[in-house]
Amino acid sequence: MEKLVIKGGNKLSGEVTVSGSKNAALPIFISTILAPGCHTISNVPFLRDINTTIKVLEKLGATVDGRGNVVKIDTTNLNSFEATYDLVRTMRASVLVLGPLLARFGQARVSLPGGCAIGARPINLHLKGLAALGAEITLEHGYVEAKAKKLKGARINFDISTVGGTEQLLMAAATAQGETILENAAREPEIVDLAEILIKMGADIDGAGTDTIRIKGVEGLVAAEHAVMPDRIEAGTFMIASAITGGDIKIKNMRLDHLDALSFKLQDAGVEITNKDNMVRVKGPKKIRNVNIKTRPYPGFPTDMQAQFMALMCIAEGASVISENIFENRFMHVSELLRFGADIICEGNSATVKGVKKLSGAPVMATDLRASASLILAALAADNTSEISRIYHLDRGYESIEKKLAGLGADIARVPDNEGP
Ligand SMILES: CC(=O)N[C@H]1[C@@H](OP(=O)(O)OP(=O)(O)OC[C@H]2O[C@@H](n3ccc(=O)[nH]c3=O)[C@H](O)[C@@H]2O)O[C@H](CO)[C@@H](O)[C@@H]1O
Ligand SMILES: C=C(OP(=O)(O)O)C(=O)O
Repeated sequence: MEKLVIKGGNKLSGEVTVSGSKNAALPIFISTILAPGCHTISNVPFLRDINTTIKVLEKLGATVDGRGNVVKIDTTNLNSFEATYDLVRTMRASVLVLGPLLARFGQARVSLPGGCAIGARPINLHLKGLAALGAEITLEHGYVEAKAKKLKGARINFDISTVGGTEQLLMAAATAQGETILENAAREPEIVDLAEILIKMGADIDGAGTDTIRIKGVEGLVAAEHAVMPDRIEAGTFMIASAITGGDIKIKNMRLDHLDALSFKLQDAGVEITNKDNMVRVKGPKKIRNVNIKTRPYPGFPTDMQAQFMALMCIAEGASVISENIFENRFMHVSELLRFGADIICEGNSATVKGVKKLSGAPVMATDLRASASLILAALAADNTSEISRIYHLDRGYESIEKKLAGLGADIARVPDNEGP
């Protein structure tokens, strides 16, 4: 077990490079099941979730060869259509193998992911969509068993905007017979990235990035090469790291247009943001202004940035209201932020954050991926030293975050945690 030890107070400066996107890379890796052959994926981040996805693919019979940030996935000889509980429970996104396995083998057996720290996160809309494409679906002993001789195109109207559900159906429909129309589809950039690799494989997809996606099923797909888009949540986390420390940093390999909702709110808070020479400069103000946010599906404010933005509001002038509208239990960071001396009151899906003059370093515990990031941010701004335990959550989604922050001048170290569980 390891923990992070952070001595707060340093203003960040210098340059940092954003890694490839976790949430784009996971479905992209899984999409290779659809097309037998050797795929080359570049700009891949080194993350625990990527290793889990590789294990899922290897268990299906794929050969995976990773060097640097380039991973070659050969799906020619897949010989299994099952994803087991031990892997799916550690990473919910592995449930996305369902659609591609059904499309390739006519059957799939995949463990139900179960809930997680931030909410129940059912997959009912994935299953409803696959059933609409003609799959026969049963639930047996915690597993989804799905069968379909040949999936058939259909019109699917999602009850709510679901990123995973849209990705699942996009992949399942790529080789289905006839046309599929996904309505009220999620519009996240990661869906566009997935559609791009599917199109390179030979899929006929139109409208990814809008709420209506048309997929004309094709006979078969071929192996492709693709570079994963930059991680917008990692980039957003660095933007707030600069803002919260009153820093002045330049961020490389980021798409500012993927982060409009966050950028506008940061500018409202007094942060200066400029995009020049393929770098985004983020300069924190002397004093942060209070700003309200409501999380929404893209292009709204991302739920995956809510915890980090709350950390920033902890030292704002005045009170802000933060509403979480995507997940029902995504305020676990609140009780830990209180340990830094923050003033936060939660009621239902809203948290009222009254800015305090100074946060004070404390021992805290990470409870999920983005909660971990919010604690790092609070610790960077706090007086004295903080210790953050259970950082294994962090390693699921941030590549070498302590090294990148140290490169920007933060006093941060990863050390063994002998008191951990
Ligand atoms: C690996 C990955 O890309 N994860 C992201 C993805 O998660 P994920 O794809 O799991 O999130 P969804 O967009 O599906 O979830 C949005 C909401 O829909 C609900 N829902 C979803 C599917 C379903 O069948 N039924 C249902 O009720 C969920 O419980 C949640 O309340 O999008 C989330 C929302 O932007 C992000 O926070 C996650 O980082
Ligand atoms: C919630 C997240 O990821 P996942 O869907 O993999 O749990 C996240 O990236 O913040």
